[in-house]
Amino acid sequence: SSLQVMWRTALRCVKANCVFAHRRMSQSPSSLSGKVAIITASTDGIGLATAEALGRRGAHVVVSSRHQANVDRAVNLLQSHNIIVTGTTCNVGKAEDREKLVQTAVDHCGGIDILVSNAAVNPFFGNIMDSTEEVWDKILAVNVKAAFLLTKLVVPHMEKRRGGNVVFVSSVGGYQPFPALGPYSVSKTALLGLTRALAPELAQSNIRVNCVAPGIIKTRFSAALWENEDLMEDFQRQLCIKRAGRPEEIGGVIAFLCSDDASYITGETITATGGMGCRL
Ligand SMILES: NC(=O)c1ccc[n+]([C@@H]2O[C@H](COP(=O)([O-])OP(=O)(O)OC[C@H]3O[C@@H](n4cnc5c(N)ncnc54)[C@H](O)[C@@H]3O)[C@@H](O)[C@H]2O)c1
Repeated sequence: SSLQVMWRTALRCVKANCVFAHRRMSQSPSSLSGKVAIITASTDGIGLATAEALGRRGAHVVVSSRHQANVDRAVNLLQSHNIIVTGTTCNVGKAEDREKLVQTAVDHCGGIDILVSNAAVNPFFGNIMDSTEEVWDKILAVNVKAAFLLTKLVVPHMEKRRGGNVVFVSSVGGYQPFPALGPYSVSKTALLGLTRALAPELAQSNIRVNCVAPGIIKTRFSAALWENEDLMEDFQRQLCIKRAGRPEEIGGVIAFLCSDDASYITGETITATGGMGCRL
């Protein structure tokens, strides 16, 4: 009878609402379930730790670096931690590689919600006045230009999803240049500016743009520093937390910035340095 049909429909609606409410309640604001995240240079160090942090919160992560063997290793490692992962090679300095990375995410994961621009080079140590045009071209191309050009590529895809998150990996050296790392430090200062320049424009598309500025984190990149005991002792004297940071201590900050817990934060840089500049 029509009464029975009405009764059954009403029951179905109540059940559907319950499932919907349950899903909403069981997903914490820091969950990234259903999100797709591209992380550059993510087969080692801070990039890999970021992929792990985003993946653990439910994101489908797209890992990349220049060498296929490293990509395969990272994919296997993340899969063994039950993370949904896709891998591809990408030299961020090459336009065709940047396009391939974005297309891989779109084709294999169905869209893009998060970009973490993490790749960086430092081909020069010494007095800034001794640095050459080649050094500047390389550093600015990889550390700054590629970060912007990748953002430009992903934004239309984020707009299709009605929003997204971009995070740049700068450095505390972006605020106060490290000795002997002038051009690198200046490239990291540029990322602070890029964050500020992009945030107002992309807010219109519900895309937040933030940045993280790590202190000394124990990775291959900074090995010259933390492997040198005298240098490290000197550095540690300036830290409140008397040790180098761990890659996952930056991954966690990036995951926070990409989550709804940070929904009112854009155009900002979070420093994570163990309290650098501390004087006891
Ligand atoms: N380790 C630190 O103490 C520290 C401190 C401040 C900032 N950072 C920043 O953190 C980020 C990650 O560095 P990390 O410490 O994890 O070291 P890392 O050596 O693991 O990461 C840097 C990665 O960038 C990759 N890379 C270089 N050029 C590339 C290119 N053209 N295309 C793709 N990948 C490229 C390198 O292969 C390397 O894997 C970098 O942006 C670095 O500047 C590191």
